[in-house]
Amino acid sequence: MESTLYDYETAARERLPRPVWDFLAGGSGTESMLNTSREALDRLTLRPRCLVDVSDCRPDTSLLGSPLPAPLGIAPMAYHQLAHSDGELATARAAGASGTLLTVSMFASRALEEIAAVAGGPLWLQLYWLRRREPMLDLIRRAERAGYRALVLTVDAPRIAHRPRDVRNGFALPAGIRAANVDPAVMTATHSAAAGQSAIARHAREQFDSSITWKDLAWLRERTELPLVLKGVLTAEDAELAVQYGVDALVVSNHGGRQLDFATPAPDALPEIADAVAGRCQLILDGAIRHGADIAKALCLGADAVFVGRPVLWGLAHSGSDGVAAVLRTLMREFDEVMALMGAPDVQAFHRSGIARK
Ligand SMILES: Cc1cc2nc3c(=O)[nH]c(=O)nc-3n(C[C@H](O)[C@H](O)[C@H](O)COP(=O)(O)O)c2cc1C
Ligand SMILES: CCCCCCC(=O)C(=O)O
Repeated sequence: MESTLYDYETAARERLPRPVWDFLAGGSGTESMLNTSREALDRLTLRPRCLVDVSDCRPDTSLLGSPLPAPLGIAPMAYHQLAHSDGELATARAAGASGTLLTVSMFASRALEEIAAVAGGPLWLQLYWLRRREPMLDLIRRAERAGYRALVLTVDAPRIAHRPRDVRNGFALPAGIRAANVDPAVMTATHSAAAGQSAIARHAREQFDSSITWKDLAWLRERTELPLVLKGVLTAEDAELAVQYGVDALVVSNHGGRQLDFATPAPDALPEIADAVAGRCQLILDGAIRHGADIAKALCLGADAVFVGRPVLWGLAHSGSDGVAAVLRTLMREFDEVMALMGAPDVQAFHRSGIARK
């Protein structure tokens, strides 16, 4: 197996067809955001404490009541079959081997129930808000029955942003890959695109409800007992509203640079959000998590955990379930080492004093 996450990136770039690679790797607009979260994390240095007993480091934690082996989960990403024919089943098996949380995208390419049948770790379901509410409610009921433990509503995508690579490639889903959990009647536009169009963006324009507001969130809250997570929050103001509307956790995220161009890098937004919520809901950071040290930095900034996105697809493209398991193991091994060398025997030991800005 490879030694850093970037080795899996190289392998995935070599293996995947160019339009698929571009869909996975690309960003929106000028693509200015592809590196800003990485740069924000790189600006932080770690301030280690010494002469602390780290003979038995405990990286385990819990999110919304689910125990986790480390403060790490898998971000929702559509269509894992683009990276490997086993798709989300391979990802779920790999996540389950370590008990890692997997967030399944509404646009997963395998059925929710099939994924649940092979998953050994906790599962959350991510949703986009569709114009037709019945398919969304149907999905929620199925997730409840299959044992999913939380719903993640993505709020930074009232539409899919202009992504120049997908437009240039006329990106459309290859035959044989589809959103396995959404009524095909809703998914009509995903398999063909005219030159100069992205089928994904066109589909989202037709099907996503871009009129929803906080009041609709209250409507959703009333319709399920599952904990509710909002993904894509970048301001203290919205974090405060989320708490008032009964949200249980936030994913502080700029969607991996794929939505609002020039948005605040998520690591820069995290401290103001952590201060605003002051422990009233749990916080997850996503975007550019590529090393165990990034997990430590996120915890110091106020996160309870991180989500990792593209590296999981790199692992899938590299060697299916084994590749994903190796990516997760690499991050956990690196985090374990950072804990020991930082003098942090458990996840409670990370505070803002653990980082400095370059
Ligand atoms: C190929 C791909 C598909 C994605 N699909 C979804 C999705 O279905 N729902 C969602 O909320 N976010 C989606 N995202 C965004 C991720 O959840 C996450 O915010 C982002 O990838 C994190 O950044 P990272 O890839 O640098 O780790 C997707 C990202 C990628 C790269
Ligand atoms: C019509 C399917 C839309 C999938 C969008 C996936 C996503 O969020 C992404 O960033 O890509």
